[in-house]
Amino acid sequence: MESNVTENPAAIAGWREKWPAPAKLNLMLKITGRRADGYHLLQTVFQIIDLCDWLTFHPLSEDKVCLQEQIPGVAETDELTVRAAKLLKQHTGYAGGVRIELEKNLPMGGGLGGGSSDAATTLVVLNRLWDLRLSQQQLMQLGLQLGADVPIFVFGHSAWGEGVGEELQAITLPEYWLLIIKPDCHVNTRQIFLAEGLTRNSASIKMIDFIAGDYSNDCTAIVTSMYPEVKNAIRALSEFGEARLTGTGACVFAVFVDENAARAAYAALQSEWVVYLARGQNQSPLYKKLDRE
Ligand SMILES: C[C@](O)(CO)[C@H](O)COP(=O)(O)OP(=O)(O)OC[C@H]1O[C@@H](n2ccc(N)nc2=O)[C@H](O)[C@@H]1O
Ligand SMILES: Nc1ncnc2c1ncn2[C@@H]1O[C@H](COP(=O)(O)OP(=O)(O)OP(=O)(O)O)[C@@H](O)[C@H]1O
Repeated sequence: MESNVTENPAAIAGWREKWPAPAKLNLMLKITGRRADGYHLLQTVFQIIDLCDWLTFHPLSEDKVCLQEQIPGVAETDELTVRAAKLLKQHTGYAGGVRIELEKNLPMGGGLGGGSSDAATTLVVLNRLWDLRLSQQQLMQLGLQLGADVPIFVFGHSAWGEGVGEELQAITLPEYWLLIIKPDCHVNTRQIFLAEGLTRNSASIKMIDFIAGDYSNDCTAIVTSMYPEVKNAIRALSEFGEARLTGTGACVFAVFVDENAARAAYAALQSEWVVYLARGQNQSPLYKKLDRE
């Protein structure tokens, strides 16, 4: 049964609205070690970008969490927004439910963190709509149980990341244009982190090293050797700028200071590749919208 949720007037406006779940790029990624549980210790620069999935939450008065429409190839029990909403209910004892409508624009297995961002938007928005009053820190800890990339989206600002990506320090980056190619393959993050040849002992760097141009991604060598499509995408994008891998891929990107140059490269590549033109965002579009509420 759908509820009219009259008990929380402050939340009414947020129901049935569209909430953004932005993507991220890893502008640099070093693997500096491995924890006893197998997870890898990283140093990374997360830049949030303005490509988004969109989520709408419909209140249910019964104890039920469901998706309006399933994502092809993802079982509802594995789907990250459903898992996030259930985790919130379990953690707080909230008795009601929600039906989640997800407009999926971000490619899966692309290293853009789309599923993680969907989960983060679910945690942040339901915390508000259900009036649960968990702190941002508590939501980040809950998010980490769903995936290493969830905390950055709850944090909601471009950041320097350490640990497994959950130790975050806000940074302000130039909001440049970004051209992203999605090669025709899904890279399995777990498979890359398990690969024998993966570099796991990079020396730690400082922010100043990144600013001076250390943009390397330790996953690039292994990903390009296992996925020729990624190697080809890097080659194609390199004609227009310095092509880099985000996360464990599959997406590769180049930074453009000049909008016209970015648009020209986009036009040249789009006949052969799935390409996205985006802009860096220091503050997450999710928090921009929340601030306007
Ligand atoms: C590569 C990045 O996207 C960089 O931002 C993230 O580190 C990956 O984050 P994610 O996709 O949310 O990853 P998770 O869903 O937490 O983990 C997927 C799998 O990758 C491995 N994994 C992930 C993150 C990490 N720091 N070390 C790992 O070894 C683990 O085997 C895990 O089973
Ligand atoms: N809402 C969701 N959107 C996308 N994928 C989801 C979702 N829920 C569960 N998944 C599962 O999570 C996997 C990873 O999806 P995601 O879009 O986060 O990949 P990614 O961009 O490579 O992430 P990352 O950068 O965090 O490695 C998918 O292959 C899919 O099986």
